[in-house]
Amino acid sequence: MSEMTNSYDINEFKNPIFTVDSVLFTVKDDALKVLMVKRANEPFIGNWGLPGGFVDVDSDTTTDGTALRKLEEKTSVAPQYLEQLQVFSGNARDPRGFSVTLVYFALIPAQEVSSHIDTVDDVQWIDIKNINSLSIAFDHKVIIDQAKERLQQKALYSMVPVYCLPEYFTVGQLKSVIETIIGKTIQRKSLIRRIESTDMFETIDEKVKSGGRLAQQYKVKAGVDIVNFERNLSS
Ligand SMILES: O=P(O)(O)OC[C@H]1O[C@@H](O)[C@H](O)[C@@H]1O
Repeated sequence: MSEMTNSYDINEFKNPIFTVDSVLFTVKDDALKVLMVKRANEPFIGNWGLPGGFVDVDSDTTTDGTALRKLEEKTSVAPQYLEQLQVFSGNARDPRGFSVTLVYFALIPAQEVSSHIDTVDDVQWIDIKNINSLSIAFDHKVIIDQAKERLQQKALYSMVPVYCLPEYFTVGQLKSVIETIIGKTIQRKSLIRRIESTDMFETIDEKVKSGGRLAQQYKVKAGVDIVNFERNLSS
């Protein structure tokens, strides 16, 4: 053991509460929704909160692992990717003491959710427009607002909205989810230009009926990363 490690006594420092939270979004029935759980325990019993929890230093190897473990326990969802949003901290955000929570976010396809842990009474995709009418635990409303803003920015300069689409999708479907996320209409032709200028998609031979005509279907190529653009999509 080095001298530095030797002279460090963890008990000399009071530890803050350290948790992770995940803000998972989807688009369903033309609405932007966020995955929330109803708390079965104090603090904030009966309120809706984000599916997060305490880092377990004995079982988690990273905070990414904590986020995935908590999502699995509380919602049965296993997202393909998670991105860090930011850290929220302070002595007032959790009544149990000074707390630090590392927040992740992601956009995922709409899917069934269920909890298999007794600290959760219910789990639901909640329409983002209904958040203000619910009792929300901790500072989770502020966190959701910031995650939504980040997602809206990303939807304008990146292809991240394809993450909530089925495997095969049309330009019309992609346009519709982008518009639901940003709350504005976008130009179909700028979107087609984007799709054609990236090497991210492959076309599918089979076309589908859409509004009385046959529409081209696309698929994300295997192993590609989401492409970012220099400019925002124009409305
Ligand atoms: O759900 P329990 O385990 O009570 O506590 C975890 C929550 O405590 C809060 O600080 C975090 O934001 C996290 O969501």
